[in-house]
Amino acid sequence: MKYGFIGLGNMATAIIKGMCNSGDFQSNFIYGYNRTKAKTTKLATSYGIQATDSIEELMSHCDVIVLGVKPQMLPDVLPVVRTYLQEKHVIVSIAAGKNITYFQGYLSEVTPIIRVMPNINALIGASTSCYTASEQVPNTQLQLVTTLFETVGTIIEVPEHLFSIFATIGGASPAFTYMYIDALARAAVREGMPKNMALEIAANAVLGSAKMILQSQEHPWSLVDQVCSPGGTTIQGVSSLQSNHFETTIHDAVAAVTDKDRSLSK
Ligand SMILES: NC(=O)C1=CN([C@@H]2O[C@H](COP(=O)(O)OP(=O)(O)OC[C@H]3O[C@@H](n4cnc5c(N)ncnc54)[C@H](O)[C@@H]3O)[C@@H](O)[C@H]2O)C=CC1
Ligand SMILES: O=C(O)[C@@H]1CCC=N1
Repeated sequence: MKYGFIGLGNMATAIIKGMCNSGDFQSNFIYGYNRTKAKTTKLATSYGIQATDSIEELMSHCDVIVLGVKPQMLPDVLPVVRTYLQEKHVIVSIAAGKNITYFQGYLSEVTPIIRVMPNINALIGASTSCYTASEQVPNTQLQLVTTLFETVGTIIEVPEHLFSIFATIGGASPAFTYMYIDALARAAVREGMPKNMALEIAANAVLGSAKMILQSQEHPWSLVDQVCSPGGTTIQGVSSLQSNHFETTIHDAVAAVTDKDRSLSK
């Protein structure tokens, strides 16, 4: 089975690097095409993937075609994909906002289409991904694609009506979390701690807290209560976050991303 990536930007590069680093895929079975050739050459040189010069060339070699361009580039790319579409192909989209009906409109109603929403942590094998598939996707092809994304993290099936909210809390939220970690570290710098030391501590504290939520089966607020000693230090910070609208600030950010994602499907 051969995998072809059209558009080799941040996300496709993270997936390809994750695939190669996993040891589960041979890099010479991975093909890439990017509008700007330099990106293809760089990936071919560093990871040994096969560089191609056109969508036609990539599709002639590959079975699984991953669309890694931005949503607004799809109207340019999809008519070309349609021209070279064969029965062997399964189309995988990682684009925000664009639903299966959108792809069927450009390709055909019988083209097997799998929508996946990964995140950038694929680069280190830690993506939290989801998928939904058109009825036409045979189980064997579905299995291939879920296996691919399992090599770069975890993947679950999510009904398409929940894709936009998944794209926010699964796909976009790493950006929020990076911001949170950096804010913690920067606050420690104000207190005199070196930045590198502060970043490592903040990131590890977030990692441990995430594991605690996943492993303890406890409600997050029960865990908050366990940190807040009566009359102690932590409750001062928790009260400060509440006074400063911590939860509604997050809700507003989630709504902003989700609304934008939904607007892309119109
Ligand atoms: N960056 C992220 O964390 C995530 C991105 N996504 C989705 O992944 C897709 C790509 O996003 P990014 O990698 O962030 O964008 P990007 O801008 O880094 O990458 C897009 C790539 O496509 C190339 N390109 C543009 N037009 C092309 C064409 N006609 N033919 C071939 N290549 C072309 C560009 O040169 C660029 O390398 C988007 O649809 C986005 O919604 C999904 C989940 C997370
Ligand atoms: O910002 C974006 O459009 C993409 C989709 C999810 C994460 N990044």
